[in-house]
Amino acid sequence: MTFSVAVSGATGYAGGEVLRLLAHHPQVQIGAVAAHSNAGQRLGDLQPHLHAFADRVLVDSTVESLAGHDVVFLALPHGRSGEIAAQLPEGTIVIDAAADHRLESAEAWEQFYGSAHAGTWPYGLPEMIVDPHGTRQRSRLEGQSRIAVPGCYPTGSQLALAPAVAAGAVETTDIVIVAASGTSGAGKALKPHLLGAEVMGNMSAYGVGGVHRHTPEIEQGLGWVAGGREVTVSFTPTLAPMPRGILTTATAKLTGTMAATAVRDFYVDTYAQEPFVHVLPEGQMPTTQAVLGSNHVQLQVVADERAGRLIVVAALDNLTKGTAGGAIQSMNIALGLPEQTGLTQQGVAP
Ligand SMILES: NC(=O)C1=CN([C@@H]2O[C@H](COP(=O)(O)OP(=O)(O)OC[C@H]3O[C@@H](n4cnc5c(N)ncnc54)[C@H](OP(=O)(O)O)[C@@H]3O)[C@@H](O)[C@H]2O)C=CC1
Ligand SMILES: CC(=O)N[C@@H](CCC(=O)OP(=O)(O)O)C(=O)O
Repeated sequence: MTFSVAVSGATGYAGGEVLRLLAHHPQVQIGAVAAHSNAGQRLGDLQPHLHAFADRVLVDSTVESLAGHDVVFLALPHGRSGEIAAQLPEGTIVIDAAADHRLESAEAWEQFYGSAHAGTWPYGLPEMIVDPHGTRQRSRLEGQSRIAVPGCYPTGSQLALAPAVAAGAVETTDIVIVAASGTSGAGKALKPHLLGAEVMGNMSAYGVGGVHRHTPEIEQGLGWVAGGREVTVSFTPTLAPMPRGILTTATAKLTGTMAATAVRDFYVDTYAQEPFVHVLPEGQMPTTQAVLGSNHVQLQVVADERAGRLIVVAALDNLTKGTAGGAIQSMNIALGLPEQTGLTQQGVAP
């Protein structure tokens, strides 16, 4: 069976990555390829790497151009995504890469995004443990027609910490996350701090002081696992001079209820059957290069017994597992297809 798919935001980084991956999906046929200011242009002029769709002419992202497909991917700015999604038919599977439908708390949404909350959809992170009993999120995505793709930082952060929180191995009010992202995480829109001269040979922190909008998203997900315990996360993003990739270093105070080796073993068991999440052999560290262009997440789990902290390092590609790959994985689950369909590629190195 073949499903018709529309991609809205096709000229952007996230939408372009959705198209790159879907070109290899055996059960998908690409229908509308939609954008906004570039409507009427040839896709190949804006996304020269997408040879399979080079001669497609971009249409505007409207309800009319997107409705009528089995699946619609929205890779649009926050807000616009929610507006369009609200008008799409209920029977259409809508996979939203923007943040509009990720948060359950309207108050947190308004505080961090400064607009009205569009609502909450099932959260598209299939491998994540989502309660203290070890339930995975994938069971909540089957048959769904609306899915909110996680933010790129929350993907790595939650996969890095949910097992430790579920196991009661760490203090949930003493969690510190520092993550370095490639610049594509910020999208294509022109921003002065992303000019070549500002980015090349430079690293900088931003969103410092608990103000980055991914903080409530990470706290929400870890809250599901914490079973009523309060969760507080200090999250600091940094910008790295590379186009893609996120390296997350998450640390939390060990409760001491589990031996350090048992915590690591718990991670190995948790992700043993997961095709896209890999706890590396001891001593091997995740790198962004190893996951470039793939849907994989690499993890390493180490206890710093001197400082009494668990350290989990995670590497992923922000555009693949951090957005488009995760989105397609969720679509596969929603459609009842094998989860890895179209996503089996290896990373690109060097
Ligand atoms: N980049 C990343 O790593 C990640 C991105 N996301 C989310 O995915 C979404 C897209 O991000 P990204 O691809 O980086 O952004 P880009 O700026 O690269 O692309 C934005 C896309 O949205 C279209 N667009 C802009 N304004 C409108 C509008 N008013 N109506 C309809 N379409 C519009 C643009 O079309 P045109 O070119 O024609 O103007 C373009 O196709 C965002 O919500 C982002 O937060 C989520 C996780 C990670
Ligand atoms: C490097 C960079 O700027 N990254 C983006 C996060 C990208 C992402 O995950 O997007 P959402 O907005 O969909 O959550 C940022 O920090 O704003």
